Amino acid sequence: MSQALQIGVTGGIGSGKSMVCRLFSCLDIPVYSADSRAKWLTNHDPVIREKITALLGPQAYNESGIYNTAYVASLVFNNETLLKELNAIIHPVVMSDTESWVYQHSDSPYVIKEAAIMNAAGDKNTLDYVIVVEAPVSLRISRILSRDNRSEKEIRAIIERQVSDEKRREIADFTIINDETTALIPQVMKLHRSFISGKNAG
Ligand SMILES: CC(C)(COP(=O)(O)OP(=O)(O)OC[C@H]1O[C@@H](n2cnc3c(N)ncnc32)[C@H](O)[C@@H]1O)[C@@H](O)C(=O)NCCC(=O)NCCS
Ligand SMILES: Nc1ncnc2c1ncn2[C@@H]1O[C@H](COP(=O)(O)OP(=O)(O)OP(=O)(O)O)[C@@H](O)[C@H]1O
Repeated sequence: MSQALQIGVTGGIGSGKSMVCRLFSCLDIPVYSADSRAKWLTNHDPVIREKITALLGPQAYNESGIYNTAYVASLVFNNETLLKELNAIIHPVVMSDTESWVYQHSDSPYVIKEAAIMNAAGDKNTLDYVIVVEAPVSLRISRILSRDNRSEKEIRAIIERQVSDEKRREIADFTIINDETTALIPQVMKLHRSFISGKNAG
């Protein structure tokens, strides 16, 4: 069976990647969330657990053995080197996990992979197109202040560790504007129709 078209969805913290992915999901399109899958793997893959403990110390997992995201975030979102080392532990495992997931969804017209970190389509990955979700930084910060238990300082530290909007635009085949002024659903529907029909959505 041939593989489904693979579409990446990326964007900075609070841009609305997950919101956009929920809309694709409502259209019956399978969605793989690399961020949440990475968290699941950090809790269930013994090799990842061992390497993270060696890198960040035993506090990386709490007394019940659960991945201590608040502790890890406080370290890696303030330290570029540690973040790269954490990525190097988790990403290869997520990549091979994604491959088997894609294979399981070969009968879908296309699949969506959501991730905070992404290469351009075709650039050392299997994506056919990349969608970048964008929103003004001030709106992203206010969304995360309402959604998460994080201070504005912590949110800004995450934004600084993430790639810039300019860099993200370089890898975008398509852009979705999620600024709460531009209607979101028609943008998703336009892309959905073109992915289904196999035509270029541009
Ligand atoms: C650092 C961790 C513990 C923070 O967990 P926490 O629940 O506090 O935050 P959350 O996961 O919601 O992330 C906050 C924001 O940072 C983004 N983010 C997560 N990991 C990364 C990363 N490696 N680089 C850049 N941005 C990232 C998320 O997309 C989100 O926008 C966690 O995100 C993690 O383990 N990240 C490494 C795994 C990873 O690289 N995931 C990305 C896709 S594979
Ligand atoms: N168009 C919108 N209208 C109203 N609220 C929105 C909209 N888009 C996103 N939000 C809200 O903003 C918050 C951030 O959105 P979402 O979780 O989709 O972003 P994200 O890019 O996936 O963030 P992260 O990178 O942190 O995972 C959520 O609480 C979401 O419900």
